[in-house]
Amino acid sequence: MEVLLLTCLVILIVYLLNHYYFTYWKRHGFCQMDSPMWLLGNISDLFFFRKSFSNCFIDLYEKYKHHKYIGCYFTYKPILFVNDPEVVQDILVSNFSSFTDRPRFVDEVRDPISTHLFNIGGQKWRELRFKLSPTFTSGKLKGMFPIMRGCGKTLRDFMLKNNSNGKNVFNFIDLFAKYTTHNIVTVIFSIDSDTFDDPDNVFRKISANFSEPSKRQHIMDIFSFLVPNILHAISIFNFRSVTANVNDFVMNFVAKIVKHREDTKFQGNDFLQLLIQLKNQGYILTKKNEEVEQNGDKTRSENINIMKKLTMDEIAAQVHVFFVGGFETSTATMSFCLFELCRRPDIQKKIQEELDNVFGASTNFDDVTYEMFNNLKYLECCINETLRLYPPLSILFRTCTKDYKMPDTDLIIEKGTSVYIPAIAIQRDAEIFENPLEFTPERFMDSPTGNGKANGGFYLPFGDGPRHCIGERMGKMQAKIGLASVLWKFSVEYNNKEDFGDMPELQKTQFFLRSAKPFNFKITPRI
Ligand code: HEM
Repeated sequence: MEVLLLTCLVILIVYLLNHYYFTYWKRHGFCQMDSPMWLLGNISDLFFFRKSFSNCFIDLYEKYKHHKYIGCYFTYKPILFVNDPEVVQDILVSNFSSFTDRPRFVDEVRDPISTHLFNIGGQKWRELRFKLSPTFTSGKLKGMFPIMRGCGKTLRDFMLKNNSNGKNVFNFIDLFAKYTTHNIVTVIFSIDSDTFDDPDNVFRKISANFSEPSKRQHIMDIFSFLVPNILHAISIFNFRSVTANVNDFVMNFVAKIVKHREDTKFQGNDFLQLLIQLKNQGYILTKKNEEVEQNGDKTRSENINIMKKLTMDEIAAQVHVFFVGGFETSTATMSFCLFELCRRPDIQKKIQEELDNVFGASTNFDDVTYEMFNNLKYLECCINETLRLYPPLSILFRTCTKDYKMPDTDLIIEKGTSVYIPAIAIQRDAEIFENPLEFTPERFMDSPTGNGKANGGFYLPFGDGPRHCIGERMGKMQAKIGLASVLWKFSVEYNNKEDFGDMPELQKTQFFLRSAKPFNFKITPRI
């Protein structure tokens, strides 16, 4: 009898707690999504690998898009899902001071690699963003251009060599991953790594670790994005934001190469050298015009301690985020773009005509200049359109850092609440973009945001506001060079059209947007 009573009591307590947690939004006056599932809330599909990360959010958006914003639960954590471009703009730009952070797992002591620009918040983020901004000015990008062009040439030569040996089908996701890994390693460390021919290349192994995470790592990624406080609680059991292999390699490699440079007084023309300046003097030396560009950065703040130096751990953490940021996003952009170009040979032909016109008499990639690349306007539109249909980081996140009253209502978003913006779903909304699933680069011809029919933030592949992507220019340049390297010399088509439906199926264990199937495309040399 007592056991029965006790069981009933426990069930009642669990029921009441469940009810209490899952009515947070109603109690605060907001609408909320239906039927959160016990323990998992509204995203059980993610935990059971039933849908990709992006599809999960696209489906929620489709169901609730006529709410400007709506509450939901990821596990028991209340999350505000924002659908309306004007509210998006409010959060990312106009009222940024109430939403300065991302809900991310950071642990300086037990997991120093997690303390990078993407993850950290508050004053620490403000200072770091200010210090790192000179790394990404247009002047620095121009300085890096010859190195990046060299990587494009290596990609093209690899294809030419294999093609003359009879190989004409390549998995372009893998091929572009090799190219971006090669590129990012060169611009960070000035190391010419053999990512194309060496199957045991250590950098390629590390990048493969990001793009093909295990189910366990994917669950950890979900936790670290959606409910970082739970990850914090379990970090006493030694959970980390990356695998031990990646952590050890990055931390040890960076420490070793910095020491080597300091011992030998070697100065590289690369990111690492700029980070070493931040370690030794606390700031990066900039030219006058770069200062102007940097001062335009909205993160500028009066309270920045210019002299504060970065530690070795902080340098390694930034190397890590540049590597991940520069690798996976550009690989996805180039491979989805080529996927669409196989479907649309007419658009592919227009790009090739533009390449022929702009590159003119140049027969060698070394003769192609930075200015010529900047003149590839149609290719740029194709990249912008790819990023609309397939934004590699399909959801944006913010943490409310100061209680925020929603305009024209009495509703308050409480400090600590996570806010999610389903960028991919907004960018595929037929009420914003005409024929949204059609690849139409022309919509970017006269408009940097693709002529969307909405006010506010509706084109968000690089985010918006002071926390927008710091590497946007570099990411786009990397994608432009990679695509130009392929399309200048080759035409590309599906190897087997039946492999793909209307839209590529997406991987379910990947946080970034990635096709579930290899992109095996056939190349034919252009005459
Ligand atoms: C096509 C290429 C790329 C895409 C689509 C992309 C996309 C994004 C997006 C959506 C964000 C979040 C913005 C927000 O929350 O408002 C972001 C942030 C960031 N990205 Fe990128 N990215 C790309 C390339 C790069 C590259 C090349 C690097 C570095 C080498 C980089 C480094 C970062 C960093 C450090 C942040 C965090 C910025 C901050 O919080 O202050 N990204 N990126």
